[in-house]
Amino acid sequence: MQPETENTSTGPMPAGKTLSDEDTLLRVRGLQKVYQTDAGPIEAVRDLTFDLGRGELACLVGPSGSGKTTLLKCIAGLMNVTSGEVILDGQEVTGPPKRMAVVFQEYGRSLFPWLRVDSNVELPLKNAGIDKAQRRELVQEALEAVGLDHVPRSYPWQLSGGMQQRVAIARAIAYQPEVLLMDEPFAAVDAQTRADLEDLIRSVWKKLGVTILFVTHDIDESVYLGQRVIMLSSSPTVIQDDIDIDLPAERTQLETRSAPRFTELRHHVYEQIQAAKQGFRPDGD
Ligand SMILES: Nc1ncnc2c1ncn2[C@@H]1O[C@H](COP(=O)(O)OP(=O)(O)OP(=O)(O)O)[C@@H](O)[C@H]1O
Repeated sequence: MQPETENTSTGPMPAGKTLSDEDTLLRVRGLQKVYQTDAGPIEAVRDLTFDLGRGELACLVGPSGSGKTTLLKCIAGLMNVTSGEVILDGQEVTGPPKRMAVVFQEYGRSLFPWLRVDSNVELPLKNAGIDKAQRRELVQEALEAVGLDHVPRSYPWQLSGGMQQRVAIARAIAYQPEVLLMDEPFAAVDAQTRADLEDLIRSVWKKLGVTILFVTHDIDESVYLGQRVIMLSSSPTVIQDDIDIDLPAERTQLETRSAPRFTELRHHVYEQIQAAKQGFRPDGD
């Protein structure tokens, strides 16, 4: 789905795309995060405003230290905002919302080594009080979706890095989230596995209709995966740019990445990130 966008920002700060109430699942408004440290306050995120449409797959890129993880933690309700708000389906986020799942980069640390693959995937469902029969069904479906239904009884440490990350993805999707937040989930796997996981995410997204916000350092990955790419400025962070990725919905690693339009979009995102790194800020501060 590609919701119709309507930029309703009227303030002086540059803002991401905002949508009508009907199309919006997640709303971020004027989000600011200041960390209080012994060395004084650190303003990691200054002013972020954007909406995510229902069923949208948006990628978020920005220079190192631009606050991508901070933003994701605020959206996930794992951290309080200093000012501004995060609204999920009309409700302000003040703690981890039920219908949201997060996949982090460090799959090694996010899976329990003493639990088998199926038990790792099942655990959040147990905690949510879902009955056994339904849990079994959800675990089986999720393992099938990520191509791991042949190793349910293995331990995570018996699997490759890419397979472990697929277990983490299966755990997130078994939970049937409305929103899936992914923080550099493929940073620690090799290039070939990474390409396979990118295709896996697009197929899971299409199949389940889940809304995804995907953080990555990798500009090509953001263009290949996303329907939209949101670019962050350097810290203290505002939105540098927010563009639609008008590539065909059917994407393949070989054809999509060699399409002239892919190169143009990649060039644009690259230019913006370079500008951000050199300190260019759309708010002119
Ligand atoms: N717990 C914390 N306490 C104090 N400062 C923090 C904390 N976490 C992050 N920061 C600071 O906030 C800023 C943004 O950090 P954050 O990790 O969100 O950026 P990032 O874009 O995810 O970085 P990277 O791309 O390198 O992973 C940085 O200056 C960082 O040092």
